[in-house]
Amino acid sequence: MSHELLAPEAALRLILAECTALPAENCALDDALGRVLAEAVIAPEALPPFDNSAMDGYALAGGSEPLPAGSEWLIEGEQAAGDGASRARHGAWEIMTGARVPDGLDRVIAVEQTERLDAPPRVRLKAAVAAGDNLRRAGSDVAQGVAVLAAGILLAPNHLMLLAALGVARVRVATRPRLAVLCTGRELVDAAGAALAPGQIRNSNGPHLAAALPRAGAELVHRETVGDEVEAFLAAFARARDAGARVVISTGAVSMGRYDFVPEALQQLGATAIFHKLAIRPGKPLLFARLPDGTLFFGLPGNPIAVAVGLRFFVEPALRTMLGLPHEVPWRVSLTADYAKKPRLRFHLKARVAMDAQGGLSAQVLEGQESYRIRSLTEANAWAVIPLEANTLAAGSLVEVYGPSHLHSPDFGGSHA
Ligand SMILES: Nc1nc2c(c(=O)[nH]1)N[C@H]1C(S)=C(S)[C@@H](COP(=O)(O)OP(=O)(O)OC[C@H]3O[C@@H](n4cnc5c(N)ncnc54)[C@H](O)[C@@H]3O)O[C@H]1N2
Ligand code: MOO
Repeated sequence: MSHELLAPEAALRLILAECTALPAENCALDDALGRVLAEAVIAPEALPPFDNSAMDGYALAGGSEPLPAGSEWLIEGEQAAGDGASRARHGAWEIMTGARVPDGLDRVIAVEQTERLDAPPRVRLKAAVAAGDNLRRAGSDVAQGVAVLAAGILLAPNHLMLLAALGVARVRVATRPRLAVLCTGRELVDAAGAALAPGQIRNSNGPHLAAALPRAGAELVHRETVGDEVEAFLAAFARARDAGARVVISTGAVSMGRYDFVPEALQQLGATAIFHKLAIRPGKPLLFARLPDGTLFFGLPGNPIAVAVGLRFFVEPALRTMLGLPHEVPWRVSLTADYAKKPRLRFHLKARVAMDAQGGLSAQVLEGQESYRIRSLTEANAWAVIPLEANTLAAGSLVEVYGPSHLHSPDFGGSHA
């Protein structure tokens, strides 16, 4: 048997070569959170839409010289937020924050810098006020017709604030890749409350993938647990495709065991195996294939951390390409302690990134790296990736660090220290 395993970088290139950006679709603003913008947004309106006051006070007109402190102005009208257009003659207008400035006026003085006088109603300035003071000009935030958001942006609440302010009702977003998850193994029990018979375990990969995939930008269209038989797997696979899946992810049954039937099932489907087994830990037996109809297939090894690594480092990059997102750039963070590993495999380590008082980042490789250990994953906030050829790294060495998903950076809160 050859010991030359495919390098993970080469595997990723093979995966990405099979992926193309999905077409754009319309999306109402209310549904747009977390979607990827497929086309730049051009501002349909100016923001603010009209000149308005930044203060509660008095709007006035004048020339290029400031109106001096001590000058008095007759009060000609009042303008509150929501009032329509009005035209000033020459006096002062009492004005509220956000109110449209009456035509002909060009500055605002805050109410606390004025004194109100009666008979006739007038205002005395306690400070000078220059042209443009306390005015928010139409279009000063966003001019009508300019590009405000670029394609490829992941829409966050801040973006929705801007789009709502501009009156954008729908946006063009990347269609979410439709995925199905098939968990294999007759040892698996799905019902959380059910008693375990001897030899049974609970299905944890299914809930993990079902939670992680939507957060990674995918739409989960089908999820099923099957035993160790090819026929049951093929039937589940057919249901996944009927549900519209263009990517099918399975867990388990890709290694060397007697019941590791996934490669055989794929053969029966007429699939082209693109690779099987990578120079990585965990997750070495990962399998990637393409079906005759173009459906992509990831066979993730069954160990829970092998599933997490397969998702994070191979499925998520594929999702990025389908969503039209650029390749991810990892952080580079120094290790808190020496680290030693075998060469010839790239390691993906559960890690905890912390920030010190000076803002410096460090990455601690957590105890319990074995691929069956789930608990340490919950203590991790990041993945540290140690290259294939490395064997020993001294404390302080920079390593590549990836967030918990391609759309989420490490969260420093909730420290377990
Ligand atoms: N002789 C060899 N044995 C194994 C090798 C090898 O190279 N030679 N590789 C090991 C590695 S590495 C991995 S990873 C696993 C992958 O095996 P499979 O993909 O065939 O997965 P299974 O055998 O079905 O399961 C492995 C393990 O994970 C548990 N599991 C499976 N599904 C779930 C689930 N949905 N939720 C929770 N846990 C699950 C399963 O019970 C097993 O304990 O193979 C090694 N063996
Ligand atoms: O590489 Mo496997 O994922 O260790 O258990």
